[in-house]
Amino acid sequence: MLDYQSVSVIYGDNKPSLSDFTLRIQKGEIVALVGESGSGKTTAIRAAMGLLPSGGQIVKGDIRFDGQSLLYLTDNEWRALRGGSMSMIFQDSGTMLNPIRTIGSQFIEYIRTHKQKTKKEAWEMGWMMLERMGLPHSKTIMKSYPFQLSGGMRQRVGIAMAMVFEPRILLADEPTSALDVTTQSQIVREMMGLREKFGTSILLVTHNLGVAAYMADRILVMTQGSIVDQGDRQAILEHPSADYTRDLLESVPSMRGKRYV
Ligand SMILES: Nc1ncnc2c1ncn2[C@@H]1O[C@H](COP(=O)(O)OP(=O)(O)OP(=O)(O)O)[C@@H](O)[C@H]1O
Repeated sequence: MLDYQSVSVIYGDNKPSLSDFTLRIQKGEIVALVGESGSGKTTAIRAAMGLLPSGGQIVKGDIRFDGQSLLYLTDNEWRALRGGSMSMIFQDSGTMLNPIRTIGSQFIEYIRTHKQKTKKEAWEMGWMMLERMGLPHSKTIMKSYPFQLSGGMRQRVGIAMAMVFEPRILLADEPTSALDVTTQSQIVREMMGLREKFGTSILLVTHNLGVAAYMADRILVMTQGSIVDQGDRQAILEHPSADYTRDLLESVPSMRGKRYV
């Protein structure tokens, strides 16, 4: 489905921030990218969405979605893809909401910029998506302003917006790290539910090895722009092959020899 083929990205004249990054994600698969700050995780996600900041460019390799290269898409093709088959959520998706407009009006606008829907149809799609995300009183939420919701609820609204067109892949950049642990675990469960309900593949960037271990079928460990270790949850947690992964695991607290991730 999403296929990174030996992708390298540089910013300006610096050395590559992503080097020979290769990853193929299958339908319904959840893959986590973990690693230290600055190791290239966000760069990998942004490269696939065509959203590298200015100065950043793919200098080598290819990224394909269903066999089609993403490197040469027109603006219109990007708009269709981002609002359709591929979607993205950020750490602060909730804070991107406009504070002086209701959730409903923003949801309607978002839907109507991507699909030809009447306002009424878009309203229906919006509140139903909130409902499917397990948000209680979804019609009241549609009429609320962002400041009337908790941080966790705003983030879930952001996820609901990202999911409204039932994307086949969701790229999630630290979706839970700004939240308290209880809300974090709710959102983690909801994201797992997306895979159950919609068969969504998820590429997840996280600092939290616990979240990665809980959610991911496969974990990739990155340092300095390169993948240094990868495997399924058990392989990474129980038989890490890279020194760096061992260091990362050492930093997780353990009790009576058992590590709680
Ligand atoms: N806009 C930019 N301009 C210049 N360099 C950048 C830019 N964005 C990222 N970089 C560089 O690219 C490298 C990888 O950054 P990236 O944000 O992808 O890492 P990360 O693993 O996602 O880090 P974090 O966990 O802190 O978000 C870093 O060395 C960073 O300095």
